[in-house]
Amino acid sequence: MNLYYSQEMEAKLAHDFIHVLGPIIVGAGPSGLAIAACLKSEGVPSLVIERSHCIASLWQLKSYDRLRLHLPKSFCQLPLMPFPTEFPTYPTKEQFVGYLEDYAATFGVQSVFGESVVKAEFDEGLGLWRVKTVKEGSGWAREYVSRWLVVATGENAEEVIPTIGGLSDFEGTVVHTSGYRSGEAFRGKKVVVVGCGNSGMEVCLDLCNYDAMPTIIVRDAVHILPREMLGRSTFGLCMWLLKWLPVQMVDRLLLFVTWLMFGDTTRFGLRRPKLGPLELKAISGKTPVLDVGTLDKIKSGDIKVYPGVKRFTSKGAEFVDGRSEDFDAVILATGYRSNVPSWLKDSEFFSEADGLPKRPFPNGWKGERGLYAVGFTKRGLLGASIDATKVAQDIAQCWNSEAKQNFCAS
Ligand SMILES: Cc1cc2nc3c(=O)[nH]c(=O)nc-3n(C[C@H](O)[C@H](O)[C@H](O)COP(=O)(O)OP(=O)(O)OC[C@H]3O[C@@H](n4cnc5c(N)ncnc54)[C@H](O)[C@@H]3O)c2cc1C
Ligand SMILES: NC(=O)C1=CN([C@@H]2O[C@H](COP(=O)(O)OP(=O)(O)OC[C@H]3O[C@@H](n4cnc5c(N)ncnc54)[C@H](OP(=O)(O)O)[C@@H]3O)[C@@H](O)[C@H]2O)C=CC1
Ligand SMILES: O=C(O)C(=O)Cc1c[nH]c2ccccc12
Repeated sequence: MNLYYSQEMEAKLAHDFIHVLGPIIVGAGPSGLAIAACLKSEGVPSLVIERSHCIASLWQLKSYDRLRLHLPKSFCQLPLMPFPTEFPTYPTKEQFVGYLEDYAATFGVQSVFGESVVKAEFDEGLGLWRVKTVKEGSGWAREYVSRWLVVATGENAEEVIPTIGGLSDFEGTVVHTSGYRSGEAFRGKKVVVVGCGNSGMEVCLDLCNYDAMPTIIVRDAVHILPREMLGRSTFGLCMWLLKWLPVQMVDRLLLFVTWLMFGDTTRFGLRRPKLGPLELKAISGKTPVLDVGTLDKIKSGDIKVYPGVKRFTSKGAEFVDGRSEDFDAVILATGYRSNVPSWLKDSEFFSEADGLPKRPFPNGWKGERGLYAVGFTKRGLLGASIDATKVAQDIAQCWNSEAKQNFCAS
């Protein structure tokens, strides 16, 4: 029996509830693993619930073969366990997944796999979170209860599939980047890649490496930066400069060095936003593209740049500038969104519109009544680590205080 529930409460809970000692964590990605590990180090047990059958499903099941971390490893490691020293500056996805597996094993992270959380709500009567899961395709359901609920389902839980007219009439292959593995399947093919974030840009480079003929759709302004400048990682340099200089000044320096290296990218169809890359990232969360070779292929004409798609046809696409062209395949590099509003019955903490905490970083980690979020900062793995440390300390304080007999008031 769980020591932290009174007998009266025990009686109220039906047999089919599973009482979780410590927090329920939804999602076994880097954020879920980080919070479970931080809790463990504070002596707090937890249970991770994951819809897929493995940890880090975004990395293992939904990413292309050539993927590497695009920030240096020192900015991507999870709390309490550094990357192995022999890892390169930009670890491959296999290395990153290997690290996460070691991480989960080191901290004895307890997970249930193959269960999707479909509903989570606070039961005022019980004073507990009720978390309902289903096993995909089985009609089989379970309910877990706990005093604490940590949302770690990520900013990239569901693919964004745009509603561009005619897409269903297109007779060739249509695939989202989450389903793209390599250019092998597209050798000699004309491929239109919709979207110019980090995924779209890198997939175009990969297509070139497999002798496909990619066209990238750039409908809006975009910041493309070199991954390294002045002999250092651009990201590391920015973090260092931000210690002394305001963000606008760092942006100006960054864009000046980028201009020296790339020239004016407008002539290649890549207009820059009015705001600088770091200011834009901070305000809107839009990540600048860190170039790993795509720009050279755009300059050489191996990758064509077109403006927005007006509509798709059975054989290709018509563009907003009046041109039209035939294609063999469409790759949607249109990004991802959070799925929290579809299952969390709490409109106070998370926004219904974008599925992210309403309060921006660094204040988006704590909600009411034992509800927490890890990994919704728009700051990648570094943001997830910062959240996990704070959330674990907050819960551990409660767990370890004498008040735990009566539950902590939040
Ligand atoms: C291609 C790509 C490359 C990236 N590279 C970097 C990088 O180099 N550096 C960096 O800092 N960031 C990077 N990011 C950002 C990325 O968000 C993080 O790397 C990281 O994966 C976020 O971890 P997370 O645990 O918050 O989310 P995720 O990794 O998405 O994990 C969330 C988990 O929750 C599960 N889940 C979702 N909904 C439910 C549900 N209802 N019930 C149960 N389980 C559920 C999912 O299956 C998933 O396993 C990259 C993102 C992408 C898409
Ligand atoms: N190596 C690495 O570490 C990598 C990291 N990542 C990270 O993963 C996350 C997701 O990246 P990504 O998958 O690129 O998604 P993003 O959300 O970053 O980019 C989506 C792109 O699709 C465009 N888009 C959306 N809808 C349409 C439409 N209807 N027509 C035309 N264009 C459209 C967007 O344009 P607009 O801006 O105009 O809305 C944007 O350019 C990011 O955080 C990224 O940094 C991704 C790949 C590699
Ligand atoms: O890969 C991502 O999407 C990230 O969020 C990592 C990241 C956080 N801050 C940035 C600033 C510039 C480039 C990447 C990132």
